[in-house]
Amino acid sequence: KFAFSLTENEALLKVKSSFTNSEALDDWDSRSSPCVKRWAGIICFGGLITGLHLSDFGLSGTIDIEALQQLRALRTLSLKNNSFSGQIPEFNKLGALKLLLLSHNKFSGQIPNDFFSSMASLKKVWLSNNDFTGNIPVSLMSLPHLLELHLEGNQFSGHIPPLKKPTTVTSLDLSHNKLEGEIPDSFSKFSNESFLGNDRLCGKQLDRDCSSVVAESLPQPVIEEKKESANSDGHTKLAIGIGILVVMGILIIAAFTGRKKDKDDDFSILEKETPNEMIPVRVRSIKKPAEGSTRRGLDSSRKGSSHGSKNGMGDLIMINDEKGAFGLPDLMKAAAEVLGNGGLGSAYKAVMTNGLSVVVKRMREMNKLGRDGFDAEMRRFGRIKHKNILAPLAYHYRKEEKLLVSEYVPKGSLLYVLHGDRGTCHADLNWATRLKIIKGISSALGFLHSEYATYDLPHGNLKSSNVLLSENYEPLIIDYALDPLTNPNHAAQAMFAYKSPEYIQHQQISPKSDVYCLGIIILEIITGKFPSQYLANGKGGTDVVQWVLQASSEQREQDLIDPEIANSTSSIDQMVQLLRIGATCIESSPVQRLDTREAIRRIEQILV
Ligand SMILES: Nc1ncnc2c1ncn2[C@@H]1O[C@H](COP(=O)(O)OP(=O)(O)OP(=O)(O)O)[C@@H](O)[C@H]1O
Repeated sequence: KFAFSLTENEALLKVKSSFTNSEALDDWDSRSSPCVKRWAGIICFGGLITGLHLSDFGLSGTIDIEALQQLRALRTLSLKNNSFSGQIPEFNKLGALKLLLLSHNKFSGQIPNDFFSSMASLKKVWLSNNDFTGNIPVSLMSLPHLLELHLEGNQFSGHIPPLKKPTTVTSLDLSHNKLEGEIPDSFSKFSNESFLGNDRLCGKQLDRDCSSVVAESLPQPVIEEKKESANSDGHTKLAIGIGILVVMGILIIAAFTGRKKDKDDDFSILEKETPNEMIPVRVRSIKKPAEGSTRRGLDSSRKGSSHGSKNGMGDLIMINDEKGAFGLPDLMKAAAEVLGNGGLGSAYKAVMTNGLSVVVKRMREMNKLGRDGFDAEMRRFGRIKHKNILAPLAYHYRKEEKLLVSEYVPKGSLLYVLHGDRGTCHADLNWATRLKIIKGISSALGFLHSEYATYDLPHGNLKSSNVLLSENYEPLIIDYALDPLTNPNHAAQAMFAYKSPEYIQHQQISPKSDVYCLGIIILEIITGKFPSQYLANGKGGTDVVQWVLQASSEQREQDLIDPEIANSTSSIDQMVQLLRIGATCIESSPVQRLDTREAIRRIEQILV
């Protein structure tokens, strides 16, 4: 028995060493036993390891399947919300698994058709929100005991294979893929929600007649018709509809090719050295993509550059045309590049032929308001005029697809400049610039708090990746006032204000939750540390809240100041004052926390 458990320890340590970011597994060590010491993420039953539940651990790297095979009693495996990438590992060698959860990673590529044939015990399979492509494996749909199947938010394409009949599946989500054709009969008990966001899927659940979808999927003749009779309203609408399909398709392809490129050069896992930790931060490199590399014209074959009609079916609607008007055809001809995949959606940079660079954000789960409500919120964005707020230029609305288009800001985000780049931009972040950035952010927040005074969360997602920096380091805040548009469960997962102590403890939010987010940014800027609060599981980075509270109670805030600005010795007192303001913004009780107006007043009093 001793020998057996020793082997299981070793196996787990081998699994751990196959991960590249395993700080969250620090308590896995050879001197203790996983079941007795209750190693993080290990589920035991009768002294045997039955489950590995490693959700939200910030893990990446490979997964040593051979070592996992040593865990004879292993039945449940969850790797949700990590950063694993590449082809699906050979989980099918773990034939006794009942539960396999891989959602919210970056797995990609096709899954072989017979992959699940050796996994007949599987009851729950969640592969959602990865980048899987190709057909849904036939062997997955024919699993004999399957109860839950979640594949949403991937790029699965082709026809849906039939489910085994009678089906045991009670929870199914195939939405937001690239599936096409008729939904097979065996899915008749599932409602439209299981299938939304697959533009070429048809059948009664979607109220979409299959014969019309076949016709729509033939773009060439329709484009010809459009040229011949551009005045025909019906044809124009149809062509626009197809244009949207093409753009969406290309954006999806761009997302896929771009993410492949991620691993090479668009993103890096920043490993910022602090005394005893490695911080996983996804940052965008400023590097320009090589000509003719994975950049692709969104559509070189289409002619014409008219921007969308204001009421055009599904076209772009301009909110602000100070930078010139454009429409989907212009985006279709643009060179596109993936910037990232945040909680609220994925972001792409597109350079249009007139030289204007924009960022297109495909928003996720934004159906809380219907069309009219959505339009009204967008019109409000159009009225925002503040030098530290970047208002979107245009949007596209369909039930299954929402795009927000904004001007591209070349310097990128505060997150990137502060933690990701040790080059010139970082060196520019001296004390005066940091103070200017904090003042700009707080002024923008004050503006939003009066403009959206009736909203619980006038911003809702204030964090350093949502603060862009202009050429002269004026902050420009983005991704604000989206809470009323976003499906509540998703908002709670994706927006930073929901990480505030009052939401975590009492599920309460208020404008003071934005003040908490402001406090975190102030501490981040003055300490130069990446806040662990930004990470899903809080593992990695620096717990700036604890660090500052501790130092404040001992009156040694000076120790917290980023050494890179501490050389401005004549301003140390001001830096400490600002840290104290930050500390009052992160008070765990909203009652004790400063309100927005008072926070701004105090920040404004700090002089360089
Ligand atoms: N208009 C823009 N100009 C330049 N960079 C931008 C622009 N909008 C977003 N970005 C950058 O693109 C990257 C991806 O943005 P995205 O919004 O998807 O990620 P996020 O901020 O991490 O997540 P989210 O805001 O959804 O919670 C971020 O680094 C962000 O700073």
